[in-house]
Amino acid sequence: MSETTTEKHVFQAEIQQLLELVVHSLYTDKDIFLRELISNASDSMEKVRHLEGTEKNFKDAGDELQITLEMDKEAKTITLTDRGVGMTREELVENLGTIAHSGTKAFLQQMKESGGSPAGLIGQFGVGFYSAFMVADKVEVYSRSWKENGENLRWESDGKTGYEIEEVGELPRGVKIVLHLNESSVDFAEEFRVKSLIERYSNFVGFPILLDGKRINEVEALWLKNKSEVSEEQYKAFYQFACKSFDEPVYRMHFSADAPISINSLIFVPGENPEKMGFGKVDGGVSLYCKKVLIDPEPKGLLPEWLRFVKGVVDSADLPLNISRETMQDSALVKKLNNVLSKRIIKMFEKEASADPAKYRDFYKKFERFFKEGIATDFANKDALAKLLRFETSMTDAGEVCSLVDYVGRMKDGQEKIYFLVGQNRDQIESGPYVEAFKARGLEVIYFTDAVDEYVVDALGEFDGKKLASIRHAGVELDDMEKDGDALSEEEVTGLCEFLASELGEKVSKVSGGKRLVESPIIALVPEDGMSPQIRQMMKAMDENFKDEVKVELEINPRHPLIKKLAQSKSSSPETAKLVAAQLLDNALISAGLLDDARDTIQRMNSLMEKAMA
Ligand SMILES: Nc1ncnc2c1ncn2[C@@H]1O[C@H](COP(=O)(O)OP(=O)(O)OP(=O)(O)O)[C@@H](O)[C@H]1O
Repeated sequence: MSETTTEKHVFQAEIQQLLELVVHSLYTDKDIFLRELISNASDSMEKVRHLEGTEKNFKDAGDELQITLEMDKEAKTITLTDRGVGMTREELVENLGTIAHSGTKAFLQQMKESGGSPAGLIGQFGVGFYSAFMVADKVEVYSRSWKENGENLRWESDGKTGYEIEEVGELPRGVKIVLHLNESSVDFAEEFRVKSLIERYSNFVGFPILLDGKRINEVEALWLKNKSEVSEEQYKAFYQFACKSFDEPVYRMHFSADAPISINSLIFVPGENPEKMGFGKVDGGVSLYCKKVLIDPEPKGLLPEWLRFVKGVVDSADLPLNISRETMQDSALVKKLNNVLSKRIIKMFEKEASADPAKYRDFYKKFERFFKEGIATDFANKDALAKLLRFETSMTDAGEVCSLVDYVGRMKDGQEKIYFLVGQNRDQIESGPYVEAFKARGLEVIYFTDAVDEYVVDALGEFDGKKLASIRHAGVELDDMEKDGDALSEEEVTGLCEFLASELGEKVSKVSGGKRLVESPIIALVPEDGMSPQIRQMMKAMDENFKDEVKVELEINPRHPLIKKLAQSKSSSPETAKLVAAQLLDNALISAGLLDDARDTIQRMNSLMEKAMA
């Protein structure tokens, strides 16, 4: 061994500034130091693997490639050793004393942008090697580079102004870091503490991590493996362990891509919807990794909000390890991930739905609200999501569902719109006067029966270039249809409409004779730009002073016996005719879900019954 000389160095000004912050700021998340040091060790051993393939003289490192951790409670130290490439003297100076590398630069940049108020920033930001000084008041780095004739070196610093480097006795290749824990961090010398940190942040690191001789990271990073190499059992175990789930996933997506961004992902769709089971809004269940190292267990913006029910792992080698949670959401990389992943997941649902429609229907029943939320909030995926909707229609059997794609495929020649009606359930919709005209013409009507459907249809607007049209609203033109049976003459119809319009006055905007009705005498149509009954109910529930003059258009059925009788009795017994006119309007409003106050209706019914029995 050559004569020991100690070189003293002063940290670059920025590093001093950074260390000052690391040590003195009120950080919340000291825990990350171990993640940072383990990732450095793992990166360094990845380099060894690479050298094995490229350097002729590099001898096979074999089983050596592992990270060991030892704790000494007495001495209050944690020692972390790796068998990576190590660092030469120049590299120690360059890497651990200057600000040449990306992580620290980005950190300082962020700090500037945050207007010099760094409290809180550090906890959210990986500051690489320097995070060691969050928990230690002295750090020693023993290092021997893989390069020929590498020196055996010891780097030491108290994280204040500078560091020293000296030569020491023979070392194995790699780096050994000794953290001398500061007073407030001595509990990190406890085995259980370190073990839980490894399990949380570094469970999937690709090299064995040994804690006092025992391997901690047992779970393989399945998402980086080839699908064909993973068994069903392994997937299940991973889902239950890594996603902390107890049920069976319904669907699974194991997806990798290199362009436009590196992605390795393993996504599971759970069997039950916790929001439906009364657990309130759940947090996102997909964690973000960079090369097996956890970046964020609940990354904001990685997936659209509506996909918060899926669970799993996304790993992108393109992400910087120390991306801050605050900037994450705005990061172009995360946006790209979001874009690619959400499209992929939707495609997966589409594929699964056509492969096994019954299974999808059961799944859909539990999770439909998420898709609907997506349609209303995720503009980019709106159209793709619309294909995932399922509903009953006038042409499906009760309990059977179909999709918009099915609907469009069945549209009649010349049909331009997609007809729908929102109601409470199939029976309620079918017992009303609206569907009959469409059924009679062979036009299919979608039955939307979920309370939020009104908003969904509103947000969707159209599908496949065809407008969605509510059959409760005026403005849906139907062809005339000649029907059997005597009808009132045009003149009689006009007379009756005038009578009704003057009787009902303010309450109606228009009365006309139509050919749409088959069984019912009268129908109330909401004006084309008018509020639907569901929205109106909602507004009323939210605001007790909400006032809305309901003015409907009435369409009468000139073939219906009641209408024909009314046309006669308006002159023969005007008293009764007036009562019947008012009652017809109320009946139409009840069918439309628009009658607010039934007191008059009941009184009138009583009078009519009295008359009927006279
Ligand atoms: N265990 C190690 N073995 C070999 N080199 C190391 C080790 N730890 C750190 N280094 C070197 O020191 C450099 C600085 O490490 P630091 O953790 O501060 O930032 P970084 O890992 O480069 O940042 P980023 O996260 O942006 O990649 C590393 O790039 C690496 O070259």
